[in-house]
Amino acid sequence: CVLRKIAERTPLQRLLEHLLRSMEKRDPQQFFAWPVTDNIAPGYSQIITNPMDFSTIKQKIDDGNYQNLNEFINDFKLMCSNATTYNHQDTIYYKAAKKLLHVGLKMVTPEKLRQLRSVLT
Ligand SMILES: COc1ccc(OC)c(-c2cc(C(C)=O)n3cccnc23)c1
Repeated sequence: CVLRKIAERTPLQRLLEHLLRSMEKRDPQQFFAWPVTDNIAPGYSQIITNPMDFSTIKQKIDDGNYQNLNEFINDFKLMCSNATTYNHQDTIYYKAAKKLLHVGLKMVTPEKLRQLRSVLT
């Protein structure tokens, strides 16, 4: 029989999956869960050249695409800045992105990472 190769997780993948789950919890309306389409956001693909969303980040974690925490954080920041670029300040999406960025970056302070390291390793 063919031995099923279980998806072994590297320590980095385990850290990134934990952070992703925590960040997704702060997006209950799931505005950042999936790629933004031109249908729901007219002209989006013309304005935003590097789209990013949580599902794409998840796929990149699973594919072992992130070499380190900073590459993951950069995609998180890109996702939030796309929303503050496309949406006007007085929209729920702009405000949600500002809050999400703030909360997400607080999760990756040196102190938070130290606490996590003891839990995850
Ligand atoms: C109203 O319900 C949804 C559902 C999913 C969305 O994006 C995945 C969005 C959404 C998410 C965004 C963002 C993130 O810019 N957006 C911008 C304009 C119009 N809609 C959106 C809204």
